[in-house]
Amino acid sequence: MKGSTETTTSHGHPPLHTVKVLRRTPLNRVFAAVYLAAILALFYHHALTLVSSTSISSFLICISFLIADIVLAFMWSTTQSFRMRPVRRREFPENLKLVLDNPGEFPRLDVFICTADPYKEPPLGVVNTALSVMAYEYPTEKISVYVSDDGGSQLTLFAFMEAAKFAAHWLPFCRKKKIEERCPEAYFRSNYACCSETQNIKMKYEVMKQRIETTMEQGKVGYEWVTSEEEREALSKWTDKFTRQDHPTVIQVLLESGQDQDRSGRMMPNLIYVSRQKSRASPHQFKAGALNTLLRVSAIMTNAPIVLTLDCDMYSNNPVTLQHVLCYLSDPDMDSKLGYIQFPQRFHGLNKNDIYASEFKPLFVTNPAGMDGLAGSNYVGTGCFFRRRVFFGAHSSMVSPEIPELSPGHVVDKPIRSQEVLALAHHVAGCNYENESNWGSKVGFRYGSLVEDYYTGYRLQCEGWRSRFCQPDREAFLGDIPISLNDVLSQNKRWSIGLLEVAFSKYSPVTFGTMATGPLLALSYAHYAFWPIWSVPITIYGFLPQLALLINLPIFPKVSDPWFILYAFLFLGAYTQDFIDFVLAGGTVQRWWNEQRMWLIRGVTSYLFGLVEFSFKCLGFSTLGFNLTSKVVDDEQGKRYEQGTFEFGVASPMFVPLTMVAMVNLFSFLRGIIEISRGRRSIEEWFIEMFIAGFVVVNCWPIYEAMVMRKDKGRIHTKTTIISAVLVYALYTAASFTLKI
Ligand SMILES: O=c1ccn([C@@H]2O[C@H](COP(=O)(O)OP(=O)(O)O[C@H]3O[C@H](CO)[C@@H](O)[C@H](O)[C@H]3O)[C@@H](O)[C@H]2O)c(=O)[nH]1
Ligand SMILES: [Mn+2]
Repeated sequence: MKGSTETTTSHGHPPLHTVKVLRRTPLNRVFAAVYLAAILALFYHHALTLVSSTSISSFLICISFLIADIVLAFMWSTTQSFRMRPVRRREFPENLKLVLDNPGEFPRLDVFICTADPYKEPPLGVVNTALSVMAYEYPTEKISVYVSDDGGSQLTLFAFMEAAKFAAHWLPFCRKKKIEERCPEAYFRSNYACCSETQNIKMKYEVMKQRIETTMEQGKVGYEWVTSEEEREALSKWTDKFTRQDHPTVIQVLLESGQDQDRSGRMMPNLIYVSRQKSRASPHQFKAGALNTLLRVSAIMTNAPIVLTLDCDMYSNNPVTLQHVLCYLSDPDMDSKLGYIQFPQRFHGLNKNDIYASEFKPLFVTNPAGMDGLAGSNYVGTGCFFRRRVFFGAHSSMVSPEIPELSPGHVVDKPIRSQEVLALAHHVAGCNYENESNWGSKVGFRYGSLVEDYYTGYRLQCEGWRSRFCQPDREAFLGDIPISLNDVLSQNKRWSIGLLEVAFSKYSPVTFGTMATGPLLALSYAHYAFWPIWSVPITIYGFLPQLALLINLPIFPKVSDPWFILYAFLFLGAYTQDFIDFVLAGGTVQRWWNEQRMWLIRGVTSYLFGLVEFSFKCLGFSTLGFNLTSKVVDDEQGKRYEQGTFEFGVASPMFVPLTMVAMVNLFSFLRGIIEISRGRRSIEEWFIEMFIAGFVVVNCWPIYEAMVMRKDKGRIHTKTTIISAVLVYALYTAASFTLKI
């Protein structure tokens, strides 16, 4: 139903959800046609200049800009897929009771939480993530939380032992007080109403926190807090031979629904700690491997039809999120190919103007809404509810797992602490279990890319599964963000490499995707797969016009030239549309400015390094791993972030091209100003070059500050500045020779 809201379902009851195509859709389409015409005109202009080029240098320059503009045009075409039919959905959980009469009918949920290193991902944070979902406003006995610990750490297990005890107080407290903020850390940080009960629970939280943190400081478990024989036995598995890369499976049932009760006498949810077996000899496939282990272990223990994947740096912010999901999954009219419901990745702790554009509004908000209007949003790794069935092949052709107990239809009829269940669970968590199986290729989360989330969602959509993008008014989940530029860019670099792995695989969205999902959705996936190639035009536009300015070689049309209008239109058109999209999605002007700045910065750092490292990997020079994003915050760093100051701090090689761009643009801009003011050059002739250089200089302001004005630890290392200066000089010399031929 285009342009209108669907109001009732065919069953005649009030709707569980509605969908509305955004009003700007027709305008988007018209603008796309106009912009396409402009792009074609630009290529015509390129062809003309290429044919009429008289020297090697002008030919080289033409070719460079042609390549840059081809990449830009390609990326532009991929973004159009997000603009053809963006939708906004709403759910009405209050109408759920019409289809689900009593709590007994509510489907069960298995939650998967991943963590991988207690020092980079403090266990207190992981525990908060788990507590926030255990406290869902939902029949507790229907919820099972599985924690995957790829760090294989006793410290994390200990933290969860404490959490299990605290949960017995926290869950009834949340229900009784009807609080919305069910992540304890977030709750106690907020402006909560103080009463003796709250004081009491806060004290209990503080005790837990202090024990977990002391254990972390000491680096080993303090046995004075270990109360039961069962706990002691579990911790004793950490022998001297136990290392992170080499250890047996540890599965510990911390809470069992049906056995353990909370303080008010209600059932507790299941809580299970899993550290899969690791051995240096078998690849563990990072997070995708961890999730597949949890898929199997949970199948043996509870086999819930709905699975939620959650990163340990993200907590539930809305206790009725699952009800929003059920508006789709319990709808009698549900599309049988509906596979997963994705919630946007939103973050807490962003500074006012979001200097690193960590919010990733286009990536996590606007684009998925566009894909949702086609066949469904991509999967972003966390905050996503799957139907378990989707992990076992296409809707029409199920791929059966090796043993019947793993099958999505299998009914578990034994308690989770029973010997048989535990033995089988250990077996399926073994590091050789997946050898010669379909896991990672046809079954479960897919292997082969560092962005297993993007890749898995894409492959599921290729199999015909659809998805929904769900944005309740109160954000469903909130995550942490990296707060130093190096962390931001390293994360981005990992994504870039992972995406290129898909782009250049046999499942490339351009070829395989177009056949499997149709051209529009394939374009969306291609947009991500080829994301890092933005570095090509950004780097070319970041250096070439400026070098031309320095060596006095005009390359763009003059202001009086009719082609000038085309350049102006292409630039202003793209920027204005981007701005409008950003603001309509609730962004502020400053945040948009920072978003476009970060796009430029990523262009010469993470995208570029990702592209280079990926090429090295293809040539067999290196192998690439999953470098975790650090979630630990240094106080001083935190303060600088709060104030909106860029954090360079470490001497990362990625800062070299960035500093070089800053220098080249500043020099050429100043040189241009001097020449023009002395009347040796005309602004009419040099306007585009001067505009580009000036635009970059304004964007680079924080870099100049960090290079020369700041004294704090977050400034740019002198080493980086010197290396960049030398390289800029070399580049200038090389350009003066080659471009003058
Ligand atoms: O060997 C590993 C490596 C990572 N993780 C977990 O994976 C999650 C994501 O890691 P993080 O360092 O936070 O990466 P981000 O770049 O912040 O994560 C984004 O990008 C990832 C893909 O690169 C997705 O998996 C995430 O869902 C998405 O939020 C964390 O919970 C980790 O504990 C593992 O369980 N095992
Ligand atoms: Mn993360």
